[in-house]
Amino acid sequence: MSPTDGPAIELDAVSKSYGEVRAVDGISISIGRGEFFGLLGPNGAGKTTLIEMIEGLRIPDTGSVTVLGRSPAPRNLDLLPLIGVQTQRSAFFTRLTAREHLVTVAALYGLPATAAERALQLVGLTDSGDIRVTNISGGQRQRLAIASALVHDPQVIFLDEPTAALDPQARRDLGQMLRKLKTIGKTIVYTTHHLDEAQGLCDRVAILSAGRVLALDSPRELIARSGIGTRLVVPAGRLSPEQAGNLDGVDGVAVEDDTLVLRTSHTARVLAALGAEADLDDVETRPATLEDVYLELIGAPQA
Ligand SMILES: Nc1ncnc2c1ncn2[C@@H]1O[C@H](COP(=O)(O)OP(=O)(O)OP(=O)(O)O)[C@@H](O)[C@H]1O
Repeated sequence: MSPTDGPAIELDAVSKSYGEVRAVDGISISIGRGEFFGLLGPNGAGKTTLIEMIEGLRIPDTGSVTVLGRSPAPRNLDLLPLIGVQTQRSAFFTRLTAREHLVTVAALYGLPATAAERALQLVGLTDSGDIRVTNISGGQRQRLAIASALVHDPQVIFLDEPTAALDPQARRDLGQMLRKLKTIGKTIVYTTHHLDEAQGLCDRVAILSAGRVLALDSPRELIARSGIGTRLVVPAGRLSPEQAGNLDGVDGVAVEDDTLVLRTSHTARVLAALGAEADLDDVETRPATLEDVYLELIGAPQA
């Protein structure tokens, strides 16, 4: 396969064990060029091991990995300029400003300062580029880590929980930045435990557990196929669980704290039937989410 066509990343029956622990157990995934691909799963699911094999940092026991048509392991130096990696432990030149840090990273790739400026601009740090790395906020730090992964204009970018440990505002801002990143046509492999973000950003996601792929598709398809449907949350005292269960179109009823939670695939029908028997004020409609699908697959209780 030529480096310029075919999928960005191809995993074929890849396995990796640490002693008795089968961290990755026969995973096959093909990630298209320009795709924003989410790797989801609980702690210990095998995400890091899988990413490290894609990056060429670990060698699979069996199966094959191809990145841009080449094998990443043993360490393939030709691939290094083509991939960008942001990790939880991204390191910075702390005595420098954000801009100076990026200029230094650019120089390591033999690139001029304009490359640093372009990366600053992409992550929205142009105006805060002169703040010292030691003084930047958590959100700016994550942006700088992403800018460091982008500075050499790689084709494939790995983002490892970039919104972890951010406050809600910084998380939202970074989410907007990631949406922008989606438009520049790079292949992005994105790990996160924030399933709302994965639902909003990812073209497709793979949900991993115990080293295997439990589901792989677009969030929309996974939600549609799950049959979880919509939940209607009805405040206490409107009707009994038995009455709710008998309403036209209701698939299931659960009592949660002070509320009744009705599950349905026919929201309008249930709302009409409910409206005929009870006050609809403050009844909340909650469409199924990727988080619902994830929790159902991973085994958490569902309403
Ligand atoms: N270097 C190692 N030596 C031994 N076992 C390991 C090693 N690295 C990972 N493991 C084990 O392999 C399994 C998969 O771990 P991995 O870190 O790949 O999962 P993960 O999905 O990235 O988890 P997290 O979300 O916590 O980062 C786990 O059971 C873990 O304990």
